[in-house]
Amino acid sequence: MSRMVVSELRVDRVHLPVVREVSLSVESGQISVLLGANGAGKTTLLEGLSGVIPVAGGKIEVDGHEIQRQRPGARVGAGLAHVEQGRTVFRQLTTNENLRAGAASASDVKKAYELFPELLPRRDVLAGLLSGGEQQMLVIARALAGRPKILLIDEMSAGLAPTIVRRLMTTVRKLADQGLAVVLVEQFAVLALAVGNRAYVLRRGKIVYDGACAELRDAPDKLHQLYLGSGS
Ligand SMILES: Nc1ncnc2c1ncn2[C@@H]1O[C@H](COP(=O)(O)OP(=O)(O)OP(=O)(O)O)[C@@H](O)[C@H]1O
Repeated sequence: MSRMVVSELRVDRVHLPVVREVSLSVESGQISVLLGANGAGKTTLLEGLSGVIPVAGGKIEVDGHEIQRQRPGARVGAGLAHVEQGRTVFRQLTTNENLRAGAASASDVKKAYELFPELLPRRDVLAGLLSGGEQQMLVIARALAGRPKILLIDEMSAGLAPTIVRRLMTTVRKLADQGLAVVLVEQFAVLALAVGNRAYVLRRGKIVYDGACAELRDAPDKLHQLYLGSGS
């Protein structure tokens, strides 16, 4: 059982606060969905969690240990994996080589193909030549090959067909059911709320909603209002 607790986190960009006093949590078996309009600070928040950019204040605890001052590599060691925006495959390596680059053992590569059987016939194809959906599967599989406890996923659906997005969402749900803790940043709010447990809505760097996904799923007007804010 793993748990990440984020308290009063602040992350700046060019010395300006972009993420402000954000508190959230996620634990094994759960998907915490992070929603918000463009520019709300979702990517910046994930980058602060994984250490891509330093945090300016607050705490990130994984299983009771503070990691906010650790380098990204140490945070990986603490169990975090970050699937960044933009499907960052090694384009000049094959699918299999990409998987091997992230895997601790051959059995981790095997597990990746079990999770995404679509990748098996594509194992010797250069990753740069895969479809967008296949590349996204590869990036997720590669992140999992390091056996993380907490997976941060940024906009995995961008530019993908709805059928592929549904397929990826189902897989993420399955991974959580198997014990992973997931923070899912997503523009396709309806699909993310369908698989998630807890929802957070970020507006101008602050959490303006923290509650059950089910509550927002059934209230599209409320969600719309949360994105825009009163008077916006
Ligand atoms: N590299 C950067 N340098 C300076 N400012 C940045 C940088 N990246 C993002 N920002 C600013 O930080 C704010 C939050 O951006 P961020 O990408 O975190 O939002 P987001 O919620 O992920 O949006 P989107 O859904 O468009 O990706 C925006 O005002 C953006 O202009």
